[in-house]
Amino acid sequence: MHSGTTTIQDPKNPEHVKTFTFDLAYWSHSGFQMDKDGVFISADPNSKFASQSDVFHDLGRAVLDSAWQGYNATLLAYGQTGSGKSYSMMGSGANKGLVPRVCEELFQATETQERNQEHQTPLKGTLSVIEADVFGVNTNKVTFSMLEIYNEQVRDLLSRTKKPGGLKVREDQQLGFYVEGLTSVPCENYVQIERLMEQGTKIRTTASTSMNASSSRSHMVITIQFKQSAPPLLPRAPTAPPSTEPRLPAASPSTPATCCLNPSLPAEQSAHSRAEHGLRTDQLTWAHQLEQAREEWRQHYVAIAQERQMMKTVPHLLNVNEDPQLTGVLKHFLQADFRPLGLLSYQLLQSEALLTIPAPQPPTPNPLGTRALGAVCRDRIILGSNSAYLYVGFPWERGGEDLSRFDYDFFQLERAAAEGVSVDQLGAGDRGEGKADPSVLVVFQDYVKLMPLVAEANQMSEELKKPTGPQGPQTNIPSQIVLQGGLSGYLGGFYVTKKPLGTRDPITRKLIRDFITPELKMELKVKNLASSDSRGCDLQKEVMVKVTNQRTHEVWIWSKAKFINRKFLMEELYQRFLDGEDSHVVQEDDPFWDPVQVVHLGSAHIWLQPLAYCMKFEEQAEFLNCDGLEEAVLHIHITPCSPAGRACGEEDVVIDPLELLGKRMDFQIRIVRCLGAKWLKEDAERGIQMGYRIYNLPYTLYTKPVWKIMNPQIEESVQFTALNASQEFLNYLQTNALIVDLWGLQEGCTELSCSQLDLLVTDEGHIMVDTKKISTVIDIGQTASAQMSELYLKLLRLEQETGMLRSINRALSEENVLLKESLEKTGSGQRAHQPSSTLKITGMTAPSPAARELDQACTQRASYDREFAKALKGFYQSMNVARGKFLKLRCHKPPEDDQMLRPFVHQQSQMLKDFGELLESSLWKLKNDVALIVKKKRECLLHSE
Ligand SMILES: Nc1ncnc2c1ncn2[C@@H]1O[C@H](COP(=O)(O)OP(=O)(O)OP(=O)(O)O)[C@@H](O)[C@H]1O
Repeated sequence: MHSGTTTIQDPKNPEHVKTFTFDLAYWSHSGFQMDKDGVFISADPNSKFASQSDVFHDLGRAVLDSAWQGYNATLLAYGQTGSGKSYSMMGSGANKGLVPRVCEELFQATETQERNQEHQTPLKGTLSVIEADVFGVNTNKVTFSMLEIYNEQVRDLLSRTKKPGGLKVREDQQLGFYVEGLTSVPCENYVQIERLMEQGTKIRTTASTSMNASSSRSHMVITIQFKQSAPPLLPRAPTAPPSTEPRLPAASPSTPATCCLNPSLPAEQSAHSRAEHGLRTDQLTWAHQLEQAREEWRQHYVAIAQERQMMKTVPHLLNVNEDPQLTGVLKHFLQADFRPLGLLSYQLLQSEALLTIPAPQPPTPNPLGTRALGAVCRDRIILGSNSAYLYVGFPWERGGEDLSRFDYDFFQLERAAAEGVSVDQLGAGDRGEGKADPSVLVVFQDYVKLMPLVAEANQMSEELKKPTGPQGPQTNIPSQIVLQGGLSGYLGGFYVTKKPLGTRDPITRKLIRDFITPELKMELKVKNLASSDSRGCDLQKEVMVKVTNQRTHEVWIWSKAKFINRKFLMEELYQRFLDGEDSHVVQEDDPFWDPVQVVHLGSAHIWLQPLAYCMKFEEQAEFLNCDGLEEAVLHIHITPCSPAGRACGEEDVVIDPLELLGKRMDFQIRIVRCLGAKWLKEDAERGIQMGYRIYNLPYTLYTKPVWKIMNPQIEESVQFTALNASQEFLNYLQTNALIVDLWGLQEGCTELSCSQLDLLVTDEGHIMVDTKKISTVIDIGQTASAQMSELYLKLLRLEQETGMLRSINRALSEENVLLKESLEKTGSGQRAHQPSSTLKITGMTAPSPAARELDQACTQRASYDREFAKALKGFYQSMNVARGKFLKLRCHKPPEDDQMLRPFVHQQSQMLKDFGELLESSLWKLKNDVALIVKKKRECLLHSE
């Protein structure tokens, strides 16, 4: 960043650079230090670090100046979640943001102006006298309001009573847009505004906690109405009384500078209801309201002082929220005897819910006979999926530790660890240098972030679907219940209730959750993209959500983005349900529903090296699912053959794949059967299909769908032809695997099919592969002249490459001929020139005994080569098995149950042992085979010499 210019470079593509120019741009990533008050300041005079005060200087001042001139001014922060909107607007700790700074400065300026008015300014003095008569205080009026928009509903953050459906936004011809019935509080100084913001934040936090609302989807609007007294000589429009509604600049010199409270504080009424009143009534009302507010303020200050005192001495719970601005905002003090704790206003723990934290000394006998929980300072309590608290114990337990490290991320990681999720477990955690693979870290972060969201989605689904258990939703709730274990609770909290509960009661809802099987189950999965890479490269992984309808067995796979979108829709629906509104939706609008689709179950890798040696191979490959576990077993045959489809024999095996270069290659892929598919075991009504794509085929070829058969015999063959095998194709065969995907079919889904129309086929009807050159020619016929030259160039380059390959080939065969000739010469002593270049031709000439011997030797040598190829084939096959074992090993997860750890470790070491042995034995076998062949070959050569 250089002043207003920001340059962005694509890390993967360094030449991709984009430059953007802004009016103002700030750097705050580096070059700063903290002063003694905790304020971030520039580390040195050359640092480009922009502090909160720099931002205020550039932006806040301008807003204030406009306000003083009578204009409406708005500060709007817009951007991606986590980009620093709240930080810039509100600030964090000592680093105050724009809103507090604007307010502070506003009051400072007001006070200065008033002092000046009292002492000197005659014109303004006149006005201040008149108004001072009425108010007895300053002449400027400031009111404050704070609202939140969440799920398109407006909520008053200065009122504890939530209006179902939210407040209404209205438009007035004169006043423009305004929120009807929004609380607006008169303020006389900055401290009051600070308190109002604190209170508003509390209400916002409580709402976010009880609704499981994510702050990243909520928008906050703070409005400060600033009404100056104008000199009487200046013409001005009749003034409406102070209210929250934004004004048009011409109507009144009042300023809602965009930047929440206690219902007990006096709220202003709508401007409409009093618009017709005169100036004096307005002023009297204002004076009255102000007076009332001052009473209220006094009480408020006492309460705050009490709270501060209690924080020092009394154990309490502090909330921890995803939004750092909302963390530590709620404090729940624990009663003196720590039993019962009935103070949690959190929805799930209403007054009848008791969470017991016994006093540590002496341990009080628990009246319910349940075990003492023994909470220790800094214990974490997680209630539900969105409500996290830090337990701050007795003063003597606290020590001097900075509690700010227990932030949302800390809770998330701890929770992940408790559920056994770690970077290592997600795979490739350590790349050897002690550093985790960044892509795995990203997946881990996604996973950890999504975990509570998935848990919430599950809870909402369970409640909304009104599950029909054995006794339906009207389950008879016993009048006294002790639920052990709490909602999750590292403290192992429990809930006690002594009176019958209604079905909308949180505890009843928990009971329903616990005792009646929910319909939908959402689970987080990590998809390993390596399974769709034909080289098995460890590509990135991605998080997805598997949704299962446990009743119908329908399965859906949702991407992260889809899940997040659905989650917001679920929240909307859930809110309607909580508000007592009709939460029934038609199927198409149901966020929990989707049309059924085929589901990707797993992939099998079949390495294609043998084909490059013209060797037939039969494989039993495992379909591995996203957890790396066996989903089914595939039987597949890949057979090189003649154009007529006759399978090649051992005599056709080549020693060097280059021998196939430029030649016609035909082969058959035969999917024989699929064994033991878990998908079919789970539900007999289901079906499967398999699909694969070889080399650069533009389409995936699918087998026919098979339904309701456990181990279906597929027996589908497709013949492929490479008319002119290219180097690239041969390289592909040597280094890549054919990926066969297994797809799960479920009732009502659309089966997979492939339009083979665009596939190139030979006269025999074989599908053509390795058709680059052919398709380029075809393309040329079809493309516009502008693209022609480019294509011709490509074609030319291809021709050149092919030419080069041909000459390499020629050189190689010539060398071969020379070698053979020199061999013959040594063997027979004949000087005659033999033009023959192949064994067959040699065989056709009248052979001398020595030549016969040589012929024999050569035939023998060819058979050694075949043996060598065979040995290689065996090795490749065992390597395939080893690869499968390795994948399985990598995905083998430790059990959650400690007791199972020993058998797990035993099994793991057995698997490792097997794996090691397999590797050893295959290598040993290959070495032995090769040594034997080399020995035989040497003997043969010696003999022929
Ligand atoms: N300029 C800055 N200097 C230091 N820390 C910052 C700065 N900007 C943002 N942060 C920190 O980055 C984190 C995310 O910022 P913040 O919560 O303001 O983002 P946001 O845009 O409001 O996010 P959301 O949309 O999710 O509410 C916070 O911990 C905040 O303290």
